Amino acid sequence: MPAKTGEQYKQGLREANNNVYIHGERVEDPTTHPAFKNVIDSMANLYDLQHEKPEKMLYTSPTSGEKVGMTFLRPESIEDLAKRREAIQEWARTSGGMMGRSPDYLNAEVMAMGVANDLFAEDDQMFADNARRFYEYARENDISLTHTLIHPQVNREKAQHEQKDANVALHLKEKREDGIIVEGARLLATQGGITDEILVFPSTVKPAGELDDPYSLAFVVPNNTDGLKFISRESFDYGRSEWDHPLGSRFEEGDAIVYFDNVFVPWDRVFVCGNSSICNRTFLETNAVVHMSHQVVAKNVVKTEFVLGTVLKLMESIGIDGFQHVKDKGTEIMLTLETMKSHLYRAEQNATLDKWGTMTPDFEALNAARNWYPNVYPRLVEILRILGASGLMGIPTEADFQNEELGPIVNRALQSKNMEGYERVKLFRLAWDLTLSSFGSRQMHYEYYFFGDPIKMRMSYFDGYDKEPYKAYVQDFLDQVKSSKPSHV
Ligand SMILES: Cc1cc2nc3c(=O)[nH]c(=O)nc-3n(C[C@H](O)[C@H](O)[C@H](O)COP(=O)(O)OP(=O)(O)OC[C@H]3O[C@@H](n4cnc5c(N)ncnc54)[C@H](O)[C@@H]3O)c2cc1C
Repeated sequence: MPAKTGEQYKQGLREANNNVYIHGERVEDPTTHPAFKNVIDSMANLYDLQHEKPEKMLYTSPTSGEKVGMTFLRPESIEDLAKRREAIQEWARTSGGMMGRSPDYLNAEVMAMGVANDLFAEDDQMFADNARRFYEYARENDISLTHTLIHPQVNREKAQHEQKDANVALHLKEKREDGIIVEGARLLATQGGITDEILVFPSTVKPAGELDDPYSLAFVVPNNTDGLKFISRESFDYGRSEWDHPLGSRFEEGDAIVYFDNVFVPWDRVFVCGNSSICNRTFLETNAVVHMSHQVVAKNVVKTEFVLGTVLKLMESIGIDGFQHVKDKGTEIMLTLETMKSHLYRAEQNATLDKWGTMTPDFEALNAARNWYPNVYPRLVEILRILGASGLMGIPTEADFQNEELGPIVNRALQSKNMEGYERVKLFRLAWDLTLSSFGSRQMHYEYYFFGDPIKMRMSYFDGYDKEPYKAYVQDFLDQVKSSKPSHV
């Protein structure tokens, strides 16, 4: 099946009958379950958009000649990078950038690893071939993916093999003729169970030692594989109207713990088997981190535009946009937006062909943006919260407006400089769902952590940064300062 429609995505989930649990119960059909059906509709909308805007969202597959999703594109030129970015942003605009795991995120990963697969061949050529074939399979069938990178938070002072129960985390249990058996838990699958397949990959930032080889795995299996269980956290889609919860009612992606109960993975789905050294290098040496960062920064430009638009409308509505500190806060968001756009522009304009012939964005620009945004996004949310003040709590529901006795009262009492109460509260409910609701809080937590622990990311950024030219520059400056060192020092 080339590029999917929304209905094909939903039908795939119904047929797959993945083992998804929520609130202690197995989900019979996620497409009708209140915790999942709305975000599934939003995902379906993304797939439909591919067919509504084929010139932007599709391209011709180099192998089958079919129309496939643009977000699977292997860029070969700067124009290709721009095309892929436009498709990413088209999808992001449907949710104000609130769907971190729209399929483009992992499509970029699968593309990069599928093409730059030499690393996997260090153990066996079969693993590299598997990565290439899986990219083609995912692209030609428009497979939606979830992924898990981290081991459960038991005791972070210790490596996995040193844990008091060393079998908690996902590990290799048996190697067989036809594949491997894996067992244990992995975190944290956003959109776990409402996608077609799960990628298990190593952490992007936590290196493992050789003794953790049994935990050092990379593979992909369908989500309905025997023994696979998705244990979802409670849903932040409370089944309220879009008016009441404009974001949570549509874009609550869900996060799940994944348990592998003696899961069989056939060899043709394995990319790394018990090799910490390969795992530690996977994201960098395949350039997956670069292409994923391109998706993230493109998406977060849209997200920042969405926050800015909300803040500007909120300021205007209650007449605070003329105050000095309010303008200053608006400017802070504008500067963030323009800086993100500049990072993206530089990344694309300075892109170069890698050794596999893939046009690869300038990672220095993307790496700066991805290390900066986790600290910035909470500040954007804080600005919205500060400027919204009591308005973020004075938010009657749609039902209050529909009530014949209360409706006229709240419509009048909550009017603003330029809006009736009904329109004003609609806007403020959006601001609340971006900031203080469970959906909004999770967004902040997501932006901070989804790429890995930002503290560790920044430590490795510091260690990897080319510091010498700057030290040499200052040393040179100091050397030119006219001075004569006293003989006694
Ligand atoms: C909303 C959300 C969605 C997510 N979605 C996904 C997903 O789809 N797929 C996926 O694989 N992952 C996902 N993640 C998980 C994400 O990858 C992790 O949160 C991230 O890698 C950090 O790991 P951790 O949560 O285990 O934190 P930990 O490593 O346990 O860190 C906890 C705290 O301890 C500190 N700490 C831990 N170890 C050290 C150390 N050695 N030195 C100094 N400080 C230390 C950290 O700085 C941090 O403050 C998601 C996370 C969130 C919050």
